[in-house]
Amino acid sequence: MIEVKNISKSYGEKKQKILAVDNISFSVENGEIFGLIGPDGSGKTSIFRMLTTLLHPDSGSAEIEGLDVVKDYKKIRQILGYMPGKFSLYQDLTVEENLEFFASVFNTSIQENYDLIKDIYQQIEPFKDRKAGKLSGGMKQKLALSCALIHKPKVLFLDEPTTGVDPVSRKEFWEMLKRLKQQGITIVVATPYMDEATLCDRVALMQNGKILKIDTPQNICNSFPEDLYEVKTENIPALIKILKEYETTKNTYAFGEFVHVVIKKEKDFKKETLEKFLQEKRFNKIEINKIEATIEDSFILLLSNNGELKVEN
Ligand SMILES: Nc1ncnc2c1ncn2[C@@H]1O[C@H](COP(=O)(O)OP(=O)(O)OP(=O)(O)O)[C@@H](O)[C@H]1O
Repeated sequence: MIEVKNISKSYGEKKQKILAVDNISFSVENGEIFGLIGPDGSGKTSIFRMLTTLLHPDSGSAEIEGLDVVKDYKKIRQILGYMPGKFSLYQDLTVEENLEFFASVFNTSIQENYDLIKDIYQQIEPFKDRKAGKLSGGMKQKLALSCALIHKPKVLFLDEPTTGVDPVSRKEFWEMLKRLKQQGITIVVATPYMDEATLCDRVALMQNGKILKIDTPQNICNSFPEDLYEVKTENIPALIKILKEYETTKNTYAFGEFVHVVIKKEKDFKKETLEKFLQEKRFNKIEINKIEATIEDSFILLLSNNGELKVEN
């Protein structure tokens, strides 16, 4: 179990001070996949650094399995695995040498813990004599995960593990995480990808060092407070422009081949009226459907409600 209470962290002095983590609290249950979701600079990495004992909080406290991240840092390092955002392996060592190195740091060996990494490591074992710097993005990621797991951690911290990785490897990666969860490992993962949020048991949405919401992806979608429509016509950029000015619109943004329009619930909105309006403005092939919010829609709304991030298209 992870228990974070009112932690804050800022960088720099006085006028140039940046409050990276602003009085954040949350907890993660054992065996949970917990996601920190947020745009670049929202404070995810700073939280990871504090929880992995690499950075001291300015205030507040955090415990992992009852151990304090400041006082008990040595014990904590034995029970956690950390895959930092940037590629953290030794580029000039081979795949096998990297893994041996990380095993030796924890006084263990590849053989001793092979069972835990077998699924993942087997996929890169054919390349075990290749230098890590010469691996593809997906293979580097598998090696980094194997290294983070080699000492059988109870808790695994993964900072943007799929950034720069192809879609097939991303999918495989999440399947691996599910298997690790089944083995009882608690996983905290930071990602800027909204689609990955739905794969977590619970997520915390972050912005500017604060948590805007914590819940299961399903609850977050279900609690979407407004009405949502998808609209399609021939000229999408012109459609977005005109929908922004439409009376009942709260927010509108491109979403795949459609434009999503958030309509204030209390407003008297009729699909037919919008259709007629768009026809008058000479839009062709108009399609309008009422839809359920995805997690991405929920996050966009939360972020725009917070006033600091506007979704522009
Ligand atoms: N060592 C540092 N010195 C000064 N400012 C920092 C430092 N590390 C982070 N920051 C700033 O703190 C804020 C939060 O950064 P952090 O890296 O924690 O966010 P993030 O959500 O992980 O984003 P990213 O994905 O860009 O790393 C940002 O404004 C960042 O510029």
